[in-house]
Amino acid sequence: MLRYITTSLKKPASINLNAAKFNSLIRPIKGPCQYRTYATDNKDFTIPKTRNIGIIAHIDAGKTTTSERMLYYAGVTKRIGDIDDGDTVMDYLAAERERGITINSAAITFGWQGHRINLIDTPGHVDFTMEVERAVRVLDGAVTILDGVAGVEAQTETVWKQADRYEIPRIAFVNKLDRTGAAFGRTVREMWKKLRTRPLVVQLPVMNEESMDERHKGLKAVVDLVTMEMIQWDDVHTDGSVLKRVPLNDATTDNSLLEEAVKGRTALVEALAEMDDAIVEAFFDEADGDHMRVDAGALKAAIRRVTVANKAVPVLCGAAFKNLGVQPLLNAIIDYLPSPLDRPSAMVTYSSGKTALIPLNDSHLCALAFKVVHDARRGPMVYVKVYSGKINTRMTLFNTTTRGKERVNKLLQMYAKDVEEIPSIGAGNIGVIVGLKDTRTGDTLVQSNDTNAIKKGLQLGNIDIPSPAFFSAVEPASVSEEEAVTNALKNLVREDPSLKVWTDEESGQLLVSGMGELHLEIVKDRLLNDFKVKAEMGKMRISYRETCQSEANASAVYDKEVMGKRARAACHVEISPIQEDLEQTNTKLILEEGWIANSGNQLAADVTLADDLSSALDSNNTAQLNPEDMKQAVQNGLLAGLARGAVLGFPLTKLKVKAYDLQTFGPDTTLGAISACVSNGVYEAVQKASPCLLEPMMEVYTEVNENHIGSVVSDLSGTRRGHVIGLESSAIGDEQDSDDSENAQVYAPEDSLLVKSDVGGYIPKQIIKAHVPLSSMLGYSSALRSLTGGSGAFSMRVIGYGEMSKDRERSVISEMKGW
Ligand SMILES: Nc1nc2c(ncn2[C@@H]2O[C@H](COP(=O)(O)OP(=O)(O)OP(=O)(O)O)[C@@H](O)[C@H]2O)c(=O)[nH]1
Repeated sequence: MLRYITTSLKKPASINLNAAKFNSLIRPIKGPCQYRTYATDNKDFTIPKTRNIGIIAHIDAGKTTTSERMLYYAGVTKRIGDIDDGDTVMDYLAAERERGITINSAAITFGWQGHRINLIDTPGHVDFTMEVERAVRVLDGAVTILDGVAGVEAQTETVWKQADRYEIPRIAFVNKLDRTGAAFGRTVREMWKKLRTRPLVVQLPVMNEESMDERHKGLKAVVDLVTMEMIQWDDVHTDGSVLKRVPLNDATTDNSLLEEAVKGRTALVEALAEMDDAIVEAFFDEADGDHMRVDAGALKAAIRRVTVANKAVPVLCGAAFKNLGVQPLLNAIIDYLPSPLDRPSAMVTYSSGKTALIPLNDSHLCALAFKVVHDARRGPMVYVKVYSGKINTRMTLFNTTTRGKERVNKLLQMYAKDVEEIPSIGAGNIGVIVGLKDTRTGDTLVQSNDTNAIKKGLQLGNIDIPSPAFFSAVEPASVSEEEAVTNALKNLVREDPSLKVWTDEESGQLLVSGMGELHLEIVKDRLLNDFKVKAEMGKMRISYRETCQSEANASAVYDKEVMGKRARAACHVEISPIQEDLEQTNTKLILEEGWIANSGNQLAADVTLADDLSSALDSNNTAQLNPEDMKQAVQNGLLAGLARGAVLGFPLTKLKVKAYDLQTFGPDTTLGAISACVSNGVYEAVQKASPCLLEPMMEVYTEVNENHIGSVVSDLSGTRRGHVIGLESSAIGDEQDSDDSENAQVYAPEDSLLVKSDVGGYIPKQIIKAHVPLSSMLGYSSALRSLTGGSGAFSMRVIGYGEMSKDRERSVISEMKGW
């Protein structure tokens, strides 16, 4: 249950932490440990002292475990939440706690070393990739957590690519180094090879040579290569709150460790010198060419510069579950990741298709709603990132996506379960608006009197949401329950635009579609438990797509009486198929001017009026409809027309559609009439253009032992109708490849030096990459289990939509029409 704190500068009752005691516990690292207003322009928390940070990784890498420790050491929580006990702060939805996974990325604010950190935890499961995408675009920096045993995993690569797309500077934390088979050096090499990044090792793990009891297994300390100190955690304080830094020296440090540390620091200085001139100067002028004497402060500043410039990724290590390594990670967030001031200006797009940059110090408000959460008591809570200007309470905003006015009721700063009311959210910061009625995830907000932005239709580029792969019917338990179910679904869609809800015209059934089975399971959970509605969910079905095989055009005339008033419009629509193979589906599209991309389609809304005809009919008509609104109405019509195909009513994709020659009929032409006319035009054109079905195709990565390759490949390419694309070994970073000149630049310690007892637990596997129709992947986990004796694992994601044979199309049509 959320609690409400009205006095902004007071420590809330729930955080009854003795700050003095806490500060003494975490010495010598200076901790803030005070609860205060971080969101406003308080002079202590100015923009340079803000970090908008996300944690991104593969499922189960330890994101939630690590963030729970961060909150604890920062003084936000009194005890460390445990995923396995289901009492974490970051995963606060009941569904998350039950499954031990993060679904809704929770945004939370806390202080560290006099800085304000806005931390966004993101889910690792592939069904929630959109959650990650939404979070990633508002981040200024990210911490990538890697599982030290599994190394770089499939979903790590996916989220890494997402962060690449938004050029987000990153640091990496190699976690779980207490576990058997953990290998820091191998993971660093995998980062280089698989993520194609430049890892910069700034810490070394120090392992116990022999495994003793559980707590002392694996990692025991960390070497800081910047300061050349050993960071040790006090054994008495098992919460990891007490640590000390011991300078490395010949007398007390183990020889092989000291040697490795010297090697590591030398490599660090060399790598930095390649990328940063100031370090070259510091090396020759101040350190007399001695790698060990380069000043730690100069090194830190250089690491920050190369990280912010996306030239390298500092790598740290630890075992969050054992409370080892988290405070140095927090320090690294402050030291190496950018403040909003260090980031490029936000790029906005106008409805004309033109783009512009909006600097942080622009006084006009420009904010992005990156997340909507439904709170039972308070209603929708809209998480925003402010890119310029400031949002104040009671301000009237204009949503340039829905083109409606919205009034801010309250502004809040989130502390996971607690909230604090704040007077404003300034540029570069993240906060929550309460009171917005129609704003959805992904919408752009400006001030309602900013006529320039409103007229030009300013938008902070929208996320292209991938098409849902599954759908299911939702049956309200009774007629009286229908409204509650519809409202609950509406709220869920506002929160998560990757869900779609619609009513099937033939059966009248309410349908909901999502990215995967887990996604829809969570919908069911939330309907029943969070929204407390009474409904049943039907069998999960595959969401096919439709397209056209030829070109066509249609002219549509809309002329109807709507509520006693005549509504008229006319237009032309032309349609043609986009030819692309699966690998091209996800490459960045370069659009012609005036075209927008949506769900694999390209749309153009030409609102130049069909000249003489319109003007002849009514010379005043344009005065009544603003061209921006007309354009939006045409676009809405195109989207509505593409939402329902002619074969089975599935959404259309891979089409280029243009509406043009719009005709208006004076006051009879409303925006609704324009949209309906365009939508009808699309439907008519589609019917003439040889419509057909497409099926979701998955990119599947299957990891198996060498001896199971044959059977798994023949199953994928035979029974499952897939195409095997490639085969690679997961041991990619295991050996130092001396022939690889690029590899030689990257320093990664040899694991045998550091992990004496446990390195044997890792057995490299073969990874088979294939494209397989989703329908053939149902039940694959149990098939793979029996093919590999339980040792195989796989991950998959929708890569696009592929054609199917006419026979298969017929059988899908008869199966679907039969229900
Ligand atoms: N041994 C060990 N286990 C860990 C460590 N960190 C996390 N774990 C365990 O790994 C499992 C997954 O941890 P989470 O923190 O939920 O991982 P996550 O990345 O947040 O997972 P999602 O929210 O589902 O994406 C839990 O059982 C943790 O207890 C670690 O340092 N050592």
